[in-house]
Amino acid sequence: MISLRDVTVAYGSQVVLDGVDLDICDGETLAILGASGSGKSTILRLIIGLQKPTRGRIFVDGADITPYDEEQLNEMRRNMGMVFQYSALFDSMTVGENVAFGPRQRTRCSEEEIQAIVREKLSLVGLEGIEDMMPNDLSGGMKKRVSLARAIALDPKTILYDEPTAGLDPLRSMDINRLIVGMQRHLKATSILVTHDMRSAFYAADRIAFLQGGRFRLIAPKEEFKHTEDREVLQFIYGGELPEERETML
Ligand SMILES: Nc1ncnc2c1ncn2[C@@H]1O[C@H](COP(=O)(O)OP(=O)(O)OP(=O)(O)O)[C@@H](O)[C@H]1O
Repeated sequence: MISLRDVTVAYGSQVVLDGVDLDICDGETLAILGASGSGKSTILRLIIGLQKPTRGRIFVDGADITPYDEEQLNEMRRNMGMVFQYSALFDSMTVGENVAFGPRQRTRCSEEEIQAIVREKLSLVGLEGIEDMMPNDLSGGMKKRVSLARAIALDPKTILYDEPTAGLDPLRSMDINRLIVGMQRHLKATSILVTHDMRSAFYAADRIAFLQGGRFRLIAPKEEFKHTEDREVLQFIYGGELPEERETML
């Protein structure tokens, strides 16, 4: 279980998160929605320890990670995989080296074992046999999948996705959505999905949280979220139009 308790993040006078509480249960997929700049990526950075809150506490499996030093955070991160916005692959390394990066840094696996991990993870994301390719030779969708293979190289308990479908066409986005669901089933991982992509959130998530004005305006199972009567949330879901306006526009 991952919990945020009364978490505030401020940059000078700009308060991005304002006393946020959140619980993410083991094995669930939670999607975090919100306007640009509402603090979604900040929440991921707090959970993976790339950033400390201005106030409040973050708990991972019961441990308060807020005071952790870099060594303790590195140990904790062994159980977390992050798919960064825009893939963030190492361009000077082959695909295989990218996927092998975590196992090489964090385990004492033999080269043979590492190569087996690389093959297995690439196969899981549907990209067998591309170990020797360079990231720049891949399409955007393939890069995202390699990024996912890298994130799951150490079988993490938690996978954090920052806009995993950004910049992809609807078909490639759907491939990624299926993979997110597949990873949750295969690894029984807890997944936190930050996205602007409603289709992605409604397809992949168990629960959806809507961030606005530094707080969660609504956190609900996706069916309940879909049927909310909160007009601000509805406007966000329907891209500015309310459902009744949508009907008349068609
Ligand atoms: N290091 C920083 N210094 C100052 N302001 C920052 C810093 N990092 C983030 N911010 C600000 O904090 C706010 C929240 O940023 P964050 O990246 O969490 O938003 P987001 O909801 O993920 O946005 P997007 O959907 O555009 O990626 C933004 O207004 C951003 O400009």
